[in-house]
Amino acid sequence: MDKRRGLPQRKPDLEFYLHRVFRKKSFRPLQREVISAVVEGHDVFLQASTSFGKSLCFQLPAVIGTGLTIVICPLLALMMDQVNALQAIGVAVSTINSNTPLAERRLILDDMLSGHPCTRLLYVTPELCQTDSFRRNLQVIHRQEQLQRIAIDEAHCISEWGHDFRPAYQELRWFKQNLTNPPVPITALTATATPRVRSDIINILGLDTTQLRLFNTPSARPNIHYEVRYLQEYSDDEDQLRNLLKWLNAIQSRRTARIGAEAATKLPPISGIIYVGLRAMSEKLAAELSRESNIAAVAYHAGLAAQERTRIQALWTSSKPCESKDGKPSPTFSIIVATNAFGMGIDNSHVRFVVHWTPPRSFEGFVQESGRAGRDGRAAASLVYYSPQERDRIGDRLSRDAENLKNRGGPKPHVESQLKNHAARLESFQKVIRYCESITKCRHDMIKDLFGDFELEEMGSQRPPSSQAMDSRGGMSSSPCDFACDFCKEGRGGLAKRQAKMAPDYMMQVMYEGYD
Ligand SMILES: Nc1ncnc2c1ncn2[C@@H]1O[C@H](COP(=O)(O)OP(=O)(O)OP(=O)(O)O)[C@@H](O)[C@H]1O
Repeated sequence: MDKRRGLPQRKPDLEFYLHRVFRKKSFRPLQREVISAVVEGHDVFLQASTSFGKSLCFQLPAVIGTGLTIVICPLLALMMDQVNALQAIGVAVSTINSNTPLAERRLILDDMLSGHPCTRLLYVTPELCQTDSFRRNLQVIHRQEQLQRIAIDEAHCISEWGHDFRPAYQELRWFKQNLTNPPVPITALTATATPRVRSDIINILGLDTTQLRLFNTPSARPNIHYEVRYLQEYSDDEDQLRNLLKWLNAIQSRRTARIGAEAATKLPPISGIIYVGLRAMSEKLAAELSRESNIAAVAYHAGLAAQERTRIQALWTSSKPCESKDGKPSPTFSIIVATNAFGMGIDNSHVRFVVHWTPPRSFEGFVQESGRAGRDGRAAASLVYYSPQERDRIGDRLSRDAENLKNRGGPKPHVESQLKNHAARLESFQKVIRYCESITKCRHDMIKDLFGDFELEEMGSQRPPSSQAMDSRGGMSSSPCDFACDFCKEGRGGLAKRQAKMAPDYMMQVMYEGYD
């Protein structure tokens, strides 16, 4: 073990820190292995499904021994959630971001440069890591042997082939190039990376492949029931709304049948998210749903004031019974109707369903958003409403975006980078189409295929033992679907029947691509 970074000589008792500092009973499968590799000083790449508990994999090592862990985070909200949660359990954590007052910034930097920082974790933006002054400070801390490691959250943002490309992430290559002798270990974490994005993460960050430890969990979540609802030809918003209400009412009836009407009224509401493409749609749909006595729905989008968004999120996360309407029993459902402004970092464990009102624009976005459901490990559902008309509308818009990019001009490398990222977005949307239009494969398996889980296994990635089983190709696959998708439940015939009711003049694209 590396004495220079102040890591303890004896193997640390990870359980002790888990119980005493983080107040958790036990590690989730694979967490201990990842944390051990981080503590041993390896470069680590972790691709784990939404809600796995990736943050603990760098937070727990950070509180062992001395020294500072720098955490790079792309979103202020995500950063603040983690910082607040760590402060609440007494961990010495700070953040420097655009909202940090100058005086506080000075105090943090004084501590960092003191030679024996009290701060264990410092959350920063990738943009801050590009500045000369911050880089100089990091070099000083490194020379003082107090820079324990660097954790890069949402590491897929580094790749132009990723759905959330952020140019400042590419400059994080500076760490391995400049913080040498000894190199500072890096932990890169993501929930959504395709093979191309993974290879960018490893190459751009310059992770040491001779000692890099790879870990992954299956990209599809076993507790989520995945389903695609095919909209019939000429159906309109009202038909779709009726379809959704029928589904919700069936859920309510099953609940009442199981526990009785009286007991059901005392339970917290069933939480769900409906993702829509436009702000106006989120307002309209929330208003329509709220007309139902058993639903409390609220719109959430970037057009609302920040305070209002925080208030809505807090109310929706609280899981308190909703206010009753006109003296009637309190609503059974608490639904947030959101644009994709509501996404990363939403850690509400009791979301039971995520509905995509229109096809998601990117496959990675779909997996992130549907992954907001069932974070408590209990059964949850992902529903996507799909029609070829909507498919073509989104496809056309993406093509127009490409034209606009070409016409806009600008410095060549910049335009090239944007076009590459745009090509990646088109590719990602093609995956959404394959996912929605395929009627010959389990949706869990499709998600794993489209994320290249199999390739990760071939690269020697370690996975939770419980997720390993033989798949139809004779290789290792994650746990079986167990009827938790529409294909496994209804079979090819059932899906074909539903799909045939869509507009007949639109051919399904996957047939041309030979995916099936
Ligand atoms: N061992 C554990 N036992 C119980 N709860 C845990 C454990 N590890 C993490 N958690 C909890 O799981 C939740 C999800 O953790 P975290 O936010 O790190 O997930 P994530 O993998 O980053 O997911 P996402 O990519 O969706 O943001 C948090 O509330 C966290 O406190």
